[in-house]
Amino acid sequence: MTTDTIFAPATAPGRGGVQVVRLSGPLAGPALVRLSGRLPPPRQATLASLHDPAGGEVFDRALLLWFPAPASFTGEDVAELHLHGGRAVLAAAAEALTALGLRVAEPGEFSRRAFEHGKLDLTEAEAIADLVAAETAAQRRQALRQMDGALGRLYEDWRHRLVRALAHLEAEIDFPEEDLPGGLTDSVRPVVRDLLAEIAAHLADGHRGERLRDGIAIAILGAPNAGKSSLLNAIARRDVAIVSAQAGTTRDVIEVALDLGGYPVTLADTAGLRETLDAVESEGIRRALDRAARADLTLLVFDATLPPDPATLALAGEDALVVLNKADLAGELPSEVAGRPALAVSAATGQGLAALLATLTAAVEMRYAPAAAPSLTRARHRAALEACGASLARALEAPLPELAAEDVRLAARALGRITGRVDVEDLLDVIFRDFCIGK
Ligand SMILES: Nc1nc2c(ncn2[C@@H]2O[C@H](COP(=O)(O)OP(=O)(O)OP(=O)(O)O)[C@@H](O)[C@H]2O)c(=O)[nH]1
Ligand SMILES: [K+]
Ligand SMILES: [Mg+2]
Repeated sequence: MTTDTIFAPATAPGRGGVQVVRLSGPLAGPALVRLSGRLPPPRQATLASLHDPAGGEVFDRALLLWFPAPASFTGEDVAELHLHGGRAVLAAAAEALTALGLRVAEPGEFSRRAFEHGKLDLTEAEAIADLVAAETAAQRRQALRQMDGALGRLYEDWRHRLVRALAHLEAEIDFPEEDLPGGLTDSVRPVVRDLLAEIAAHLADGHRGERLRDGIAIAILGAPNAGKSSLLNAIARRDVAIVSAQAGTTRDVIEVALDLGGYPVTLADTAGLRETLDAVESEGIRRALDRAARADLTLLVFDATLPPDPATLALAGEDALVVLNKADLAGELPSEVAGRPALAVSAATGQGLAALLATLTAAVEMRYAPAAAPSLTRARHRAALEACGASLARALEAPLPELAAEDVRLAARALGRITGRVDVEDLLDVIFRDFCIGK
């Protein structure tokens, strides 16, 4: 286990009212004593003058917090110095702590130590990073929930069920002559089958958690001059994309990050779709279609004064929202295009924009609102769950109990990789607790 003591500013650098420096490791307590003259009572904010250990000069008056192990964030002795904000104070504190034998922490080292001491599982550690990075309310809620351990508990519960199933199988294989509870394989099969179904359902969540964490992709598509760039600018409320009366203005994909009712969204404007001999415009259209294929939702923009063009109509799938732009120039408008409800808007006057945003928000919410059960939030989780599912499927087909056991063991290990809790000891625990084979 780690024996050195680390420190790092826990707050962003620069001027501020207060900056917090965090210490973790066996020297945290002695460092407090050397800096302030005594160890403050645990978990009580204590005001103290801090002295430079070399010259004795006071470099700040600060609030000190002392969290003796194991009741701390890392599980080690932890101290916090709530210093005045500013670079010179931080430099003096860093110099003093270095002189006392502490070193600057690596990125993520506090959380890593918390994990190593069993204070966090990996999903909780990831959630801390997500919470700090959260830019919208829905992201914050999801991260907080994961930080509370909901996701880790789900995976650990699944892993425990597998470990138990594995123990039954192992017992049948290793002690066939013993008078064990009968029909072990029959009792294991439904466990594996049920878990496989639960994992499949968990994976078939439309990438809810991942989208919420990384952002939901919405692509704007339509014929040249339909007003796609105008619409992007109107929604973003700034002049992001070039607008002109010339068809074929937009070539590159232009992205804007938005907070849509608490959901993180990336809105992408694209080149107008049409037949063209211009090589650059063709490349733009290729990129537009590629973006459409990868988008979570598409916004199809038609010029309300013209009949709908076939290239855009061809994209009117289930994840498409239809907009008739330039409603300010048109009279009566159809309420449907290609069987999809059509919203009349004007990027020029702002007419219908509020309704469009409400419809977009509702569409995003319907697909990506956090479910009652915790959602997986990272490709890392998905890959491990897919590996787990593949092993379970193999176990169901395995011709021999030994092979089935190996597959179940691989499945359990894949789950353990998500939370970082992989140990073989619990297998032995379960065997001896459930069967009392040892006599
Ligand atoms: N009257 C009116 N004009 C609009 C509206 N939206 C866009 N326009 C005009 O239509 C023309 C084309 O607008 P753009 O936003 O450049 O259209 P685009 O779909 O991005 O065009 P490309 O990038 O060439 O594919 C410009 O002259 C805009 O001023 C609208 O709602 N009403
Ligand atoms: K244009
Ligand atoms: Mg454009």
